[in-house]
Amino acid sequence: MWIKICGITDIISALHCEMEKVNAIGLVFVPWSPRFISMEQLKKMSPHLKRINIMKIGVFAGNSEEEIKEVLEILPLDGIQFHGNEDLSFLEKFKEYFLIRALNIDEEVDLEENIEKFSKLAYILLDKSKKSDMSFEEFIRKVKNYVDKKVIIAGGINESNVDMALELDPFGLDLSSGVEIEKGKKDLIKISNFMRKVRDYEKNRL
Ligand SMILES: O=C(O)c1ccccc1N[C@@H]1O[C@H](COP(=O)(O)O)[C@@H](O)[C@H]1O
Repeated sequence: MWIKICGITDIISALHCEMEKVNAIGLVFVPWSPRFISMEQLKKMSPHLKRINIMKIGVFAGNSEEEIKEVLEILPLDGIQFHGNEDLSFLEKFKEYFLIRALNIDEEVDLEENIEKFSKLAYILLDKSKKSDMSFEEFIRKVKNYVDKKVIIAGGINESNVDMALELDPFGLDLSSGVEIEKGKKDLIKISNFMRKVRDYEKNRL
């Protein structure tokens, strides 16, 4: 299972993810996020991040092409995650990257149509809005019929509910707040416990 830990804001957490064989880390370039990385911070982190052997995904929401390219010049990312209303023609501009298009399951009018449209170019991230009062069980019930090997599940995943997401057998899982001590600060013990749970689940399934 492909696992992305999102909202990394420091090098120690990135190194810890590498050690725990997390598949990808997410760096958030959305100004309102408590996990936002400014260009100044990125310039300081970039030489260290370049030496860490893990996929690096930039998370954007409504950022311009120029803003994304500015990030790419400072740090060569492996992938780009679009969390806003970016359309297919915008994604096309970055088609050489590993692309992820987030779909908010609370807002999406036609999930099936959008999954079909965006999965030509990108992996689909089915996400539950941070403001949503939907329970995790409800969320899993809602996404269940859309999960396939092009889908990543996200939205409130943590060590205690991850089994429900694993049972759907998606391409991957993406989580952020479920492995934090506080908003924007990762908890290394929670990352280790989470990864042990996922890898044990995979071993037991064989
Ligand atoms: O993490 C953020 O602050 C963030 C901000 C703007 C867009 C996306 C963001 N993160 C993504 O949100 C989901 C779910 O995170 P959580 O586990 O519920 O905290 C995940 O895809 C992150 O990549």
